[in-house]
Amino acid sequence: MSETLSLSSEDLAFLGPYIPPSGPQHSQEPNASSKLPFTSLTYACSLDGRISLAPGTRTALSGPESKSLTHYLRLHHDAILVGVGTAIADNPSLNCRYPGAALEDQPRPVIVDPRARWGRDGEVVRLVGEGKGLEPWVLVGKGVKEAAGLGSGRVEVLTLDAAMAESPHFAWRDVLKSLAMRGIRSVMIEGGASVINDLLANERDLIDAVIVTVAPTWLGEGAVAASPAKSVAAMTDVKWRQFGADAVVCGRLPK
Ligand SMILES: NC(=O)C1=CN([C@@H]2O[C@H](COP(=O)(O)OP(=O)(O)OC[C@H]3O[C@@H](n4cnc5c(N)ncnc54)[C@H](O)[C@@H]3O)[C@@H](O)[C@H]2O)C=CC1
Ligand SMILES: Nc1nc(O)c(N)c(N[C@@H]2O[C@H](COP(=O)(O)O)[C@@H](O)[C@H]2O)n1
Repeated sequence: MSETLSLSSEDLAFLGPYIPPSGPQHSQEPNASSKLPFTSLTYACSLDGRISLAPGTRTALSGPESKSLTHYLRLHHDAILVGVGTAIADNPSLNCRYPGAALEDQPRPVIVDPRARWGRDGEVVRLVGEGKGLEPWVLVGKGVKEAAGLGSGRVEVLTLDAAMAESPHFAWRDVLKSLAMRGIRSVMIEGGASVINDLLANERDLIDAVIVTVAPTWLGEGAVAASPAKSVAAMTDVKWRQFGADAVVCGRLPK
């Protein structure tokens, strides 16, 4: 399953303080915990803070070394979470391809999809069939009838109450609580833009670690920005390290 390089012992020492405390865990018993999972926010951006060239486009920003870092982080989290915009735009694998990672090391892909827009034939589902990843959990709003078509056996639909504003919105605390109740003790939130911006602007308390890869390029004005609607106080416990051509910045958000 490996597609990436192993990180050096110096890389691992750098990342150590930002990794969930107890490493990979896969006890998925229901009601395992009422405690919120250790939550990491991690993504790659350009020097102008953009995460993809245009809405709905997949853009490779991380070089091979920082891509290895992402897979090392995936190895150390119980779940990876993305918004449905990312699931549709990127058709991602959302598995761990770090050297030595086996099926039992795989994180649980979680797709936040209140209106059940995501299809069933994506990459992440194909990998379940090939034994290279876990069945994704799709978080859908209660009573959304499109969800009925999703239970293909390779997807598990979880329902959650959504605030019905202009578009349905789950409270992030409820999302994390529902994952904790299913045995998830650490979750790596990868994006996309609306997820990152919402969490940074409104839910800093829920984030335990931030790990951002900065690629030495500019994507320009039409690109999708990781830029919260309001200013966010500077991170604390900040460290950075070069991974290939990229800078990786880690820190914590002041509570
Ligand atoms: N460079 C990087 O590291 C990454 C880049 N991306 C890029 O981001 C772009 C996608 O970003 P977006 O279009 O903003 O999509 P997104 O992935 O943030 O998904 C947005 C959708 O997710 C759902 N959602 C998000 N938060 C919710 C909440 N609290 N409650 C209920 N539903 C919620 C809504 O349906 C919303 O429309 C893609 O181009 C992708 O390539 C995505 C992840 C990482
Ligand atoms: N770390 C990182 N660097 C980039 O350059 C990226 N474009 C992303 N995107 C995120 O990774 C997902 C793709 O995962 P797979 O390789 O298909 O498993 C994508 O959906 C984004 O969440 N990340």
